Amino acid sequence: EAARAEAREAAAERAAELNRQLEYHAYRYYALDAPEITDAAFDKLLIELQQIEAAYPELVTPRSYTQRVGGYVSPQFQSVEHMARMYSMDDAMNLDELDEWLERTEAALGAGHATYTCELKIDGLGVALTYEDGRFVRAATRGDGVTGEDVTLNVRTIRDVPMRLSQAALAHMGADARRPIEVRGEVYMPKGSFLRLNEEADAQGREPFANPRNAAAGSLRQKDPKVTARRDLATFLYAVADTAPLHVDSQHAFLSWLKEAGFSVNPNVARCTTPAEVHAFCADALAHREDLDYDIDGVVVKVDSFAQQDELGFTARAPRWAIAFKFPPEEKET
Ligand SMILES: NC(=O)c1cc2c(N)ncc(C(N)=O)c2s1
Repeated sequence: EAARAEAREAAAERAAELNRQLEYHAYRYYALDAPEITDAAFDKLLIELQQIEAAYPELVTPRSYTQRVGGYVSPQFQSVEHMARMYSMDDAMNLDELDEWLERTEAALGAGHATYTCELKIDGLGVALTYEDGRFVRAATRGDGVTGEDVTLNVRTIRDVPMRLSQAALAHMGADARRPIEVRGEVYMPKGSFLRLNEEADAQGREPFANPRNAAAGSLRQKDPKVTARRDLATFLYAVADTAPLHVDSQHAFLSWLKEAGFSVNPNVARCTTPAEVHAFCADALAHREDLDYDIDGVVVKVDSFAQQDELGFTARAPRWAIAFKFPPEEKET
């Protein structure tokens, strides 16, 4: 009994230390966009804390880092409630896990009935752009998925973000053209701009950014729009809070609507009807990863039909109709 009490004491101390470290590194990553450790090292700390809490459930308190939804809403910005929650996705770390998801999804939909849309997973900063009467009115970071940071003035300076939706896209919405829509996508910094920015930083004796994702986040999540305007940021849009007003019935048709509306949509998209075609898309994306002028960290595979997406719905954390097939981290950027 004494030995058990001692083990519990040691576990409680280690859990407290892990919480301190996780909070510190999360602040560095989400608030300062300047992490000191790799994502893998961070995940290792989190997994250790999860294991201790599994062994000693009494250690799980509301303040425990394991209870935090990923993402950080900095007090330096106005906070914005998203029109609908911005979910994260479940990850498939290898082809076996991808196949498990494909099999589960085929089974749920009836074998051989699912068409998938494969898209590149852009390694940038998630944003939500809101348009009213076809005009850009607000931009927010993903934040914790429910509440984001208002970065409207900064996003207004990003040259590929349309300030007005095209007449054709509004016509597509018919009577719903007057309803607000909130499209979602990624703000990224092209690799060429990232290298130039770090050369400038070196020349001025400033701290370089670790990678384009942190550079994009650091350029967007700061107060001065003139700084953002100089950072050559760009976007790819790929989702929307509510598909109904757009009168499109699939991800593929939605991507066409985004293009028609004037948004930047990543051209590397394919509709796949078999697991073999999905594998081929993933292999091709990994093979050509270095040729792209932006960082990707995998492939997003979605059930294409919105009706079938509705059939599958969501778990507490993520949609059942999408999976993120992750690539191994690229070698160091700098
Ligand atoms: N968290 C998410 O749901 C997503 C994140 C991303 C991402 N980083 N890049 C591309 C897509 C896409 N094409 O759907 C998605 S979806």
